[in-house]
Amino acid sequence: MQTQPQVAAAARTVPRPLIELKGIGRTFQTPAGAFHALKDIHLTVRQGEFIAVVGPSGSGKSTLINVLTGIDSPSQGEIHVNGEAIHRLNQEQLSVWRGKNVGVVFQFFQLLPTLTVIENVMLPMDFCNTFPLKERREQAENLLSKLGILEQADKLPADLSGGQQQRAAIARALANNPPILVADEPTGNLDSRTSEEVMQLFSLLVKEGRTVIMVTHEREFRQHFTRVLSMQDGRLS
Ligand SMILES: Nc1ncnc2c1ncn2[C@@H]1O[C@H](COP(=O)(O)OP(=O)(O)OP(=O)(O)O)[C@@H](O)[C@H]1O
Repeated sequence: MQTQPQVAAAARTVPRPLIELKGIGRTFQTPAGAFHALKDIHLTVRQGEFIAVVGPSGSGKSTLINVLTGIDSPSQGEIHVNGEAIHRLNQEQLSVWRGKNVGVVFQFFQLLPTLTVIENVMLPMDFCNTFPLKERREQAENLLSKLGILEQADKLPADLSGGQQQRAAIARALANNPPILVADEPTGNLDSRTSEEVMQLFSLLVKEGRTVIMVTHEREFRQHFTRVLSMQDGRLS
């Protein structure tokens, strides 16, 4: 795992391929027969890119994100991240790999409602054992402070506004200091002002050297992205 200065230093040099998809396919078996949700996807993502994935409903955006992050496995093809062959990992190896390398942000935040905000942020550290026990709270507090919601640390998610909940979810995604952040319509449940604030946060994380891949329907955010990928019928067009 890289520290924040290492992530930033690496981003200042020539960006290197971080994620490589080669001939990726994902087929679902349905009562109507085999459905090819992803078809022969080839894609190289470099460190420090801020990528938008756009396309009509059902075109395969979420399936692509799920395969990229190891939430789902491809039916065909190869995925290499940082030189590691992700498609060869078993489920247990994959979940450990994901916990350390990918932070995921969802449209509906998906914070655990019975845990406080800071407990939610510490969960990935507990799962992956990335920090000594006594450093976890401090790491979580630093993240909440960076995201401007330290005062909300001991509240339950339901006591926060939507924008604050999404900031808490981003803090949780950053808990293990992963090089890759993936977000599936992270502003879909926020008003336009709060959405812009969240986009500026992602842009800041990209400037620090993270790689962010985001599914979005919102055209007005295009100025934030370094690249826009369009999906159509399971293919990148
Ligand atoms: N587990 C599954 N079993 C069968 N079909 C699936 C499964 N998951 C996704 N699909 C199908 O794959 C296609 C792509 O779905 P996906 O959710 O990736 O699209 P999307 O572009 O993210 O759509 P949206 O913008 O509506 O979220 C859809 O036709 C969907 O019905």
